[in-house]
Amino acid sequence: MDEQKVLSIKGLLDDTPEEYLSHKEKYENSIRKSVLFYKTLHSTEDENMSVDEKTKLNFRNIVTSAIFKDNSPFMLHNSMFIPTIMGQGTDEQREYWMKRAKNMEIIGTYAQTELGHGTFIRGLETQATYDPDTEEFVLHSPVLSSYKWWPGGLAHTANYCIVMARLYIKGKSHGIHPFMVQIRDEETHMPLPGIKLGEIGAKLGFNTVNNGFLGFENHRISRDRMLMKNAQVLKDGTFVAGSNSKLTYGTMVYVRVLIVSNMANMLAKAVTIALRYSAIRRQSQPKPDEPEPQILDYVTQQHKLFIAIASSHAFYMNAMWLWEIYYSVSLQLASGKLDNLPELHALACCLKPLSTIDATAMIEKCRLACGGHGYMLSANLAQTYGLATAAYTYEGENTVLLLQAARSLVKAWVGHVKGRPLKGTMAYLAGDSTVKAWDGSIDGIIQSFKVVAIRKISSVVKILQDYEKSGLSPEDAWNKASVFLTAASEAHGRAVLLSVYKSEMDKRAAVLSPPLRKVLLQLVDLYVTYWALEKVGDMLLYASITDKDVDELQRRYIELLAAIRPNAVGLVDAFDFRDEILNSTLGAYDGRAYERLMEEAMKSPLNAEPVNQTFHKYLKPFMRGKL
Ligand SMILES: CC/C=C\C/C=C\C/C=C\C/C=C\C/C=C\C/C=C\C=C\C(=O)SCCNC(=O)CCNC(=O)[C@H](O)C(C)(C)COP(=O)(O)OP(=O)(O)OC[C@H]1O[C@@H](n2cnc3c(N)ncnc32)[C@H](O)[C@@H]1OP(=O)(O)O
Ligand SMILES: Cc1cc2nc3c(=O)[nH]c(=O)nc-3n(C[C@H](O)[C@H](O)[C@H](O)COP(=O)(O)OP(=O)(O)OC[C@H]3O[C@@H](n4cnc5c(N)ncnc54)[C@H](O)[C@@H]3O)c2cc1C
Repeated sequence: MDEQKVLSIKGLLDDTPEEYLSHKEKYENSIRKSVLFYKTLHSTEDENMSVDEKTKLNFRNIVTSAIFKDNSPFMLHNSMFIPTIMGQGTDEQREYWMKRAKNMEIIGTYAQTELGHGTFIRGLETQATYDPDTEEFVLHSPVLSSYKWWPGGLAHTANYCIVMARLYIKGKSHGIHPFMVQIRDEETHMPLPGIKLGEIGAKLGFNTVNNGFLGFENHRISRDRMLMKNAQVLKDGTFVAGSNSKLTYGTMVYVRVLIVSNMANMLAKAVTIALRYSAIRRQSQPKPDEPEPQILDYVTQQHKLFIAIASSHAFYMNAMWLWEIYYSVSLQLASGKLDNLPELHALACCLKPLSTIDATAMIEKCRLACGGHGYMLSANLAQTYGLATAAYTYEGENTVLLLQAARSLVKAWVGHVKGRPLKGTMAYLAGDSTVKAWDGSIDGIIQSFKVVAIRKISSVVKILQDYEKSGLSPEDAWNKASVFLTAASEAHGRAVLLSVYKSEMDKRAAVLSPPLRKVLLQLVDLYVTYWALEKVGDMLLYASITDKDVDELQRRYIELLAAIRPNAVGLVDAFDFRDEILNSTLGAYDGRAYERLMEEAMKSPLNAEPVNQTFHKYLKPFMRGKL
């Protein structure tokens, strides 16, 4: 399905800007468009799709999110409800539920987070108590904090959801498991008996995603509604544990992988808007006898924006690489081979945080680079920021995920010191961590980032060990050292991002035309040089860079900005976003930003009349002292 067909759907695009709709109208409008969109698309992901097809699906997801300037109330149906059926259902359950879900006969969401718990899954309080007499589970929300809170589409859209609940059998807890629960009548859409539903209210963004709350009052579901691929409850109430309790966390790993490519797309959108605007905007007169220059010719503007282009490329390359790993680990899991799951989890726990941290910061920088017009909602930079910054929190809050990655890094390092071999993306930790002399080449700088990671990991392990020697419990030692544990994870994530971007580009370089290869490798060079300068403190401490080397790096960085400048507009045009997708007065291909700003301004309801009724009602009596 290409953009053209999607965008030609009659009525999909708005005549009234969403900004001027009420909270309720925004939701109703997004449902109208989601239905139009899905009627046309009518396809969702399945496990047999190729990596390329999956990325195209993610592209479609972006198309939808772009069209809505926010996200769709169907978002969770595609990105978590269906993947959970695929990953947690038995063959029979998949057979039955995938048909209904893929045909959009039902709309689902993923209800895990509760009012009282989001990060700590093992603390979730929603109960699923097995009743062997009726072969049913009784779902119950014992206290307010156990209400499901946040799931997208839960409030008024979904009629089914995956509920992550604590399984009790004969009074014994067996941990958190997924349950397929119908929450609304398929004919009337009324909440079923024993089910309380509602919307959680207005948010910074995601205001068309219909995030909701869900409470159960002893609501019964049949035994076959527990998704039993990884663990089972037999009719008599016998619990059969899965091979690894973390397999129930599988959907979250999948979405974390998806988020890395989502950040590539979001950042590409924002920098397309900001860079195109910077090409048409002229301001100031540094040379008295010359016209005002394009603001894109200010090096400070290039510094703000070109890294965003390179970062979008870097995230995309890393996302495709990570997706391949996810895909092969998923196949291994299907055959019961679990030993690569910890590495996948650790990688996702590094790349999801770093891509969301960088993308959020760089999208905001794109807005800031556009002056006042960047502050307009019609520029679509604020909304893009709102979507991106949510990913810092959802699918595993970034700090928590970086600490998860630190668990794996500490374990790998301690094992290495004891002589255990390191493997995969952590193999470099066994490398030489002493840098004799600074090597300013791209590969040399990437190697320095690996040395920084080795040194940060080894030093935080030493801190942990010293705390434990001093008598602290492992948990207290961990908490005390946690700032530097997250720093060690970030250093590892940086090393992975840089080396994968470089190696993936090297693989592709051979098939690129020389001019294209030159430009794309300039972006790799810019990315590596930018981060070496951003992390110059680490380089000075661990990678024996000298002040002379830093001076050289700075000059190289400035030269790279100048080299990229002639191709900058072409590089964002190459992202190939149509105007309707950018949905931005500043980013349109024709560069008519001023005309579009005025056109959008005139759509404000306030401009429908020259004098607003409040003049006669309030202002005039006020100004006449008669109020
Ligand atoms: C029309 C529109 C169509 C489509 C959509 C449009 C647009 C979308 C576009 C793109 C999609 C991209 C994104 C959007 C999709 C969704 C986002 C929207 C909604 C968001 C949803 C959510 O947020 S769902 C809820 C997410 N919640 C979390 O992630 C909770 C985070 N917490 C945890 O994961 C866990 O609590 C914990 C890992 C922090 C701790 O777990 P715990 O059980 O307590 O474990 P520990 O005791 O700490 O032990 C840790 C050991 O367990 C191993 N482990 C942990 N997790 C995993 C795992 N997942 N896999 C494997 N192993 C795991 C860990 O390695 C430790 O092992 P040790 O050996 O060290 O012991
Ligand atoms: C836009 C949006 C959409 C969402 N959609 C869904 C959805 O569809 N389905 C769903 O189930 N959930 C959804 N969520 C919820 C999301 O998954 C949670 O918000 C997230 O897991 C964080 O949990 P929390 O909000 O309870 O924050 P908490 O876990 O309470 O964290 C709050 C703060 O405490 C810190 N903290 C917590 N634990 C630790 C720790 N162990 N060590 C150090 N610091 C810690 C965190 O770093 C964070 O800074 C959504 C959230 C957002 C923002």
